[in-house]
Amino acid sequence: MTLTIAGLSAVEVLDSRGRPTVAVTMVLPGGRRVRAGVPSGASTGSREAVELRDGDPHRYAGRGVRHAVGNVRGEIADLLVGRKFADLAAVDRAMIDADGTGTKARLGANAIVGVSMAAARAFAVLAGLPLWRYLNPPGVPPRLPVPHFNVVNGGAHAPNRLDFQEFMIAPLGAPSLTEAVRAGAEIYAALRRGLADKGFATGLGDEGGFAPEIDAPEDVLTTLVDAIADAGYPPGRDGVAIALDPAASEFHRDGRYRVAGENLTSTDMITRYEAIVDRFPVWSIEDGLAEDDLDGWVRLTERLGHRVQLVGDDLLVTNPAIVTEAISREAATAALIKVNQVGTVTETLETMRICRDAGWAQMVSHRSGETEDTFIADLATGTGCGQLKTGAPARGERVAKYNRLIDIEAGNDLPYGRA
Ligand SMILES: O=C(O)[C@@H](CO)OP(=O)(O)O
Ligand SMILES: [Mg+2]
Repeated sequence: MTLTIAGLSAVEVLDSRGRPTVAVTMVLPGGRRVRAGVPSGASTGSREAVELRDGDPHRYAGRGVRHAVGNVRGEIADLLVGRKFADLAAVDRAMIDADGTGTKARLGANAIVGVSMAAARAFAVLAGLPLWRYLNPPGVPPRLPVPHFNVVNGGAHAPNRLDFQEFMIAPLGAPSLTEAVRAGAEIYAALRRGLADKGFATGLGDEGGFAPEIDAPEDVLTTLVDAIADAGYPPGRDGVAIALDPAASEFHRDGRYRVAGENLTSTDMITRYEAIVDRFPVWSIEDGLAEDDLDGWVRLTERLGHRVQLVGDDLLVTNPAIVTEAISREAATAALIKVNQVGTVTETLETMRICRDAGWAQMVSHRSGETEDTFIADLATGTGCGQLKTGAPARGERVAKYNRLIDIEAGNDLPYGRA
């Protein structure tokens, strides 16, 4: 179905951390409008597509995105409005070519990805399909993903001493998405009680998880397992398992990993993860090592790849070429998928296809700075990848995605769980 874009505009709005981000509105023939909100990260991989911020594009602060907004209203609108596009790939290709940098640095990945997400919605509307169905690749069964609730925040997402960035609970054994969300909410409440009973503050980090002043990741894991059991769920893969995102690039300096006062080599880190996997029901580790420690990743995969899922985020940045290279090196077993990391929906779908073809798992992900946009809930469902992480089961911008999944489940007979 051909799309003629009748209008395109953008505004600077706020993300969930109170920082400026881009919101795009696309007008279809007949006047119907579709919108997209652009997410923004804090612990970013160095090879991510470039988010255009006013002033120095490489310094992240609370700076504006008026240049990116201006690029949507000006150059990108001039490029797209009034033209006919056969598919989303053609829209994305036109923007990539016009940008001309290979990193989307000129027009801004935040401008381009907003238009790409809005265009995906426009094609879905034209086809009369819900977004998840439009995003469903031929021959791939759609599926409701296991939600990964980030319930303890550290690292770049919280002001506490905790070095690991994310501790997630994953109801792998839940019978349905709705029951998985219920489990997440009940465990979140049990964890709040457990932390308060031990005298820890229950203030929140950027993704809605608690941010207690705990140093050792193992101490957090003990508290988390207790909360799972207290809420009445079996800790483990048949019930509720745990996933970690240490975001190790953030505590890797001069070839060493600095965790809870210790100064560890890459091999020490791997040994530490092995001990964690022996002791706790951890099923997935994302960014266990830094993005510039590729040899370490290969050794990590050799040692633990048969026991836990090893997800590359900063390492892979949702980039088809980088993922292809990592697959050939056997440097991980799964890819984190963030639309704004690569900057178009088409390239995101391409990266997911490459993973599927190689037998790699994929986990669709939010960013630490989010809007109320629920695009990723549809992306995870339509691509059938079986995993989504989008923060705690609290805070509106996170809950919006989980609630969207509940709505999809209510209206459709789709399987739930890991692919
Ligand atoms: O590291 C991550 O996986 C993400 C999302 O949780 O964080 P950020 O958006 O800050 O990069
Ligand atoms: Mg990460």
